[in-house]
Amino acid sequence: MELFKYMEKYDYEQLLFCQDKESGLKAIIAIHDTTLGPALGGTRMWMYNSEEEAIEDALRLARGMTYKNAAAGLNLGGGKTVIIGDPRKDKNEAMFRAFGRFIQGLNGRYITAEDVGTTVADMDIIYQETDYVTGISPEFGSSGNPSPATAYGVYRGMKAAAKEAFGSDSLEGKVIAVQGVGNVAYHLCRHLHEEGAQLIVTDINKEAVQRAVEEFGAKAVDPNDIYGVDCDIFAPCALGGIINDQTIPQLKAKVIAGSANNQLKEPRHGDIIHEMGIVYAPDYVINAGGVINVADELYGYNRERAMKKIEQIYDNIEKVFAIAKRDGIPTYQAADRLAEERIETMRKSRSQFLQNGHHILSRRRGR
Ligand SMILES: NC(=O)c1ccc[n+]([C@@H]2O[C@H](COP(=O)([O-])OP(=O)(O)OC[C@H]3O[C@@H](n4cnc5c(N)ncnc54)[C@H](O)[C@@H]3O)[C@@H](O)[C@H]2O)c1
Ligand SMILES: CC(C)C[C@H](N)C(=O)O
Repeated sequence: MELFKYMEKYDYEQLLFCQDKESGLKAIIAIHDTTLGPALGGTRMWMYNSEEEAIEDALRLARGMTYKNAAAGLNLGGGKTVIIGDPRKDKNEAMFRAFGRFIQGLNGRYITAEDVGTTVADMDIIYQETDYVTGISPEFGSSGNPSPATAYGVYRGMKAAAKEAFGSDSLEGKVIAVQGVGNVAYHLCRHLHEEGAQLIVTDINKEAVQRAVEEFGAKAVDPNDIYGVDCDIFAPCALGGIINDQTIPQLKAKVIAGSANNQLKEPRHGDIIHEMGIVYAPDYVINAGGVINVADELYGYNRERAMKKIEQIYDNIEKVFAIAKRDGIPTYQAADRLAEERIETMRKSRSQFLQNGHHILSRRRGR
């Protein structure tokens, strides 16, 4: 990969390689765009097959966070970290402390949080070295695990999508197929069950399926069968790339609304489902509850305020549908337009000089 060429193409600001021999830390921090504010995005720990694969993932995920944060209305830019390693075997305290010091060195240009392979306990260790970490334990006055917040946002966004497709946002009696019943989807299923939806679930983890069957009266199906079940709404909550040439012909749902990142294998799959009349709630708009929740820590965490903002994912999804209609484009493109329009507007308004340099992090520094 020609790095500078790629960075220029998508207008990345910065790419950093962090190495600590003693602890085995090999981290890549990508900062995509800080027009709206400091770059906030989680840290993913994963067993990458090559360094190139890790770099590509960091870059792709960082850009995704620029769009997610902008569409969510946050005053934050986009960034992400990947740590190369096996999260089940390679973690140690010194590694996350070393990583925390590298983040501190960026002086607030990048703020981290959880992502795949990292936990609240890891964030608590990073917090020993830097203030620029969120998703830390409630014991520190913070927001903790972001998954329940993400689930609530998906629930709200799903209601907006149901309104678009069925004329009512009630999910009572709706048949909802949920792919993956892990951290986010367990809480999502609880909201859906409480509203009277009928659930069909699948997971490669049998215990996770059993819990949903017992607690929510869900019907279980094999992982390969979830795409073709008779349902009103399909909620992808496991993997990326699951809307693709193989799965689209099987779909019976009128709505796709779930937490998974990067649901469309390629942009053209977003065009195909649009032409089929399926209402697609774009992934990074509907799954922004977690980042909205952790971002609230920057103001001194207030759960009520955070949940109010997460509720607005309903309105954000409606805005995406309105842009799609206004411009005659699929919803995945409309989401990009929502984010890009906000970034451009703010870029222009920021051109005025401001003497006191007022900054989202100034409250944090004073703590
Ligand atoms: N946790 C958050 O706050 C958050 C925020 C934004 C986006 N997301 C995205 O939402 C998705 C779920 O996140 P999570 O934190 O709940 O993760 P998780 O690992 O807790 O849950 C994912 C579940 O999917 C299952 N799964 C994996 N492969 C599968 C397959 N082929 N078929 C069926 N099930 C399969 C896993 O066994 C697991 O139970 C991910 O794509 C994640 O990137 C999560
Ligand atoms: C900041 C984190 C809570 C972000 C989360 N991992 C996401 O993909 O949205």
